Amino acid sequence: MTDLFGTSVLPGLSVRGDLVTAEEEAALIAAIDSTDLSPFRFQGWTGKRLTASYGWTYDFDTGRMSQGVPLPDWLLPFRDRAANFAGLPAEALVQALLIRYGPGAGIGWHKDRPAFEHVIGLSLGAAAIMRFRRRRGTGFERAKLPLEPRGAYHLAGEARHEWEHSIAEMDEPRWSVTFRSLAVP
Ligand SMILES: O=C(O)CCC(=O)C(=O)O
Ligand SMILES: [Fe+2]
Repeated sequence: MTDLFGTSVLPGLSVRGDLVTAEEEAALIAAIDSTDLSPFRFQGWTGKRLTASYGWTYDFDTGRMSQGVPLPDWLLPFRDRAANFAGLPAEALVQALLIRYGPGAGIGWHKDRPAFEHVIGLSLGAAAIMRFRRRRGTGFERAKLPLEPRGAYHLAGEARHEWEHSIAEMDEPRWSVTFRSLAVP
């Protein structure tokens, strides 16, 4: 993340505007909406956001990783761009997660599963703020990243391993596509 002066304020976090065009954004949103999305489930608890996962997937009910449905062809050109932005080979991004956040949906404080390493997210629809926090003494150190539609972010290093992130409940719908690489065991 960079401030007005272009200095990085959270090591390991990078952003890129306009990873996709407005036309591609509309097509991606239509493709996500025509996918069979299910309410995100976490140990029996059902969240408001709708998701579909491809490739290597962490099953929150069993706590295991397994290889699921391969990434659909329509995602592959965007995986290429995400990989290029992150400086990774496209094949390293073995997981893709589609999310639709309807009104009232957000995502609570978390770090992504340790089985994954790099996280590259593409934002579509309404602009949102990704919030970051890490424990410092008795409180939290905090940071914020504006997520512009059609832009992408890359979470790696300290931003990915030491900081939690969340997105507050939204009034307007937002969609995201996140690609992940596997952590080297
Ligand atoms: O919607 C997003 O961009 C973030 C999603 C997220 O943090 C996650 O799936 O772990
Ligand atoms: Fe996350």
